[in-house]
Amino acid sequence: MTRIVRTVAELREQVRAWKAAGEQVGLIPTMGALHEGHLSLVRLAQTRVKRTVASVFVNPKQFAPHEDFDAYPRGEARDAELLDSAGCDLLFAPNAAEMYPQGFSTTINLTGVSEPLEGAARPQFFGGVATVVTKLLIQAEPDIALFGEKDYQQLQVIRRVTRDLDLPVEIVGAPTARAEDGLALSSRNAYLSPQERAAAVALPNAMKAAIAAVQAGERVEMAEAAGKAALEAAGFRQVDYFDFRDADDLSRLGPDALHGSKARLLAAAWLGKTRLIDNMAA
Ligand SMILES: Nc1ncnc2c1ncn2[C@@H]1O[C@H](COP(=O)(O)OP(=O)(O)OP(=O)(O)O)[C@@H](O)[C@H]1O
Ligand SMILES: CC(C)(CO)[C@@H](O)C(=O)[O-]
Ligand code: BAL
Repeated sequence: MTRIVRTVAELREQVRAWKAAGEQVGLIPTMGALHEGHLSLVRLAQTRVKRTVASVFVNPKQFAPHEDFDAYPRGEARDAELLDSAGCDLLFAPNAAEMYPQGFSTTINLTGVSEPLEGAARPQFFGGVATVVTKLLIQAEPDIALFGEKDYQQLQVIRRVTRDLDLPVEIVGAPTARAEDGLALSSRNAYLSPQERAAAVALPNAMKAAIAAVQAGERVEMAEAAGKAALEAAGFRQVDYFDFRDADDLSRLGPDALHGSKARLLAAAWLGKTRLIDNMAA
């Protein structure tokens, strides 16, 4: 059975006992509403380490006041069952007071890779993510921590933070788990109506088409514009970005810089009330 703990003290005690017994530990931070994407991180961790810890904490600090903190899907019993079925050893499920005790007043301040794309669309987001992930890494003292490429910029930001702060952990990125039609699995997909869910496949399809076009010699800006137009035609009401970027630092690419460079196409777009993000190697 997956053991559930709610305090940092219990978490540390268990992880330290495992490490004292020579067992390595992997941490999978999540916000719950678990799906196959999260479980793929647990399984990847199990190929690397003996013990796995998943955290479930809907982190208020990464939501702006107008965002969906209250509506975010929650369900600890189902999450615990799924983790149990995946063979996860420990669920760390702190409450807000455990994570942010009264008087909490420290936030990680970021520049660089956190600034464009998600950072521009959600100015509060990466400061909140970096603060809670740093806390989780210090609390759990894992050997490795796993994050999905689905949140590609988040993964790059976390790699940067751990390097910059000398946190003694290996950050492991995991491939994006997708539904059969290609839509990236995401907890927020639960917000989509059946009609919106059918239309959502336009996002990965437009991305694949843009990558194929650029690889066939189309100029980057033309492919980006065609991708945005395809999303709008499919019923997306706003495209926050649909950009080819350098895969490491997410800086802009030159007009035809794809050839020979490590590029990534990243997109975020609104379908009704739901904001979907995705990215692919280009
Ligand atoms: N489809 C997926 N494939 C691989 N990893 C994923 C996938 N979806 C989420 N993850 C990863 O799981 C971890 C926890 O993510 P989170 O709990 O926010 O789920 P989510 O589905 O991304 O939710 P949201 O809808 O809020 O974006 C993150 O490292 C995230 O990148
Ligand atoms: C990494 C994370 C768990 C931090 O709250 C969150 O941003 C997420 O679920 O991707
Ligand atoms: N999966 C990233 C967390 C968020 O969008 O808030």
